[in-house]
Amino acid sequence: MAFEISSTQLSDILLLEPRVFADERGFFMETYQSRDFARLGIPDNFVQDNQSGSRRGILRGLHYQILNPQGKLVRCIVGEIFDVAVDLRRSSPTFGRWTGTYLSAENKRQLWIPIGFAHGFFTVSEWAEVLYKASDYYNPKGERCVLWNDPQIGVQWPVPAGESPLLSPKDQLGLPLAQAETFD
Ligand SMILES: Cc1cn([C@H]2C[C@H](O)[C@@H](COP(=O)(O)OP(=O)(O)O[C@H]3O[C@@H](C)C(=O)[C@@H](O)[C@H]3O)O2)c(=O)[nH]c1=O
Repeated sequence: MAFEISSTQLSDILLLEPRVFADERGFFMETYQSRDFARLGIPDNFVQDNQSGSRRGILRGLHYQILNPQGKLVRCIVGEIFDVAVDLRRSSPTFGRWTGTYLSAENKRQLWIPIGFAHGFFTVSEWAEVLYKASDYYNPKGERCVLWNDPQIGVQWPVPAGESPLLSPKDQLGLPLAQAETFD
């Protein structure tokens, strides 16, 4: 296995640490391997890759799709983000709970977020680029957003004291968990 796996506070959210081969030229690592990932229960039918770039202080989230729900395999290839998943599965013992982890170009970690979770991140570095694979297609009609600072969830975003995160107009209109559509 080219990855070390650890679980997070939410057992279905997996943190993957790739094996990095460093030499005088630089480094090499596998970033995705269908057979190994299938053994971990991570689907091998990713159909879309996405990349976004964000300035420091930008917060994207907390997003999910109710139509064409997506599992996401997330990594940061430039800079550093704080990546968050929230359990939206009503039948789950961890419904409404969140986990967060720093992903960076330096630590090369990946976070696996299955269907049933909302996802978002906060940009810690001056600039960050995030690359993620998705297990279903983008469907704007099915897009939903949970409010980033819903007190019922209580995500502890690493926003510096005295600052506020910058959100898209769409994300400012996210719904509190109590009003959001959730998964069974
Ligand atoms: C997500 C997405 C957006 N778009 C377009 C729509 C819009 O004009 C522009 C920017 O879209 P958004 O503002 O929704 O981008 P963004 O806020 O970066 O949305 C993403 O946030 C992270 C946290 C996720 O988990 C993703 O699944 C996705 O929801 O890109 C696509 O064409 N395909 C896509 O898959």
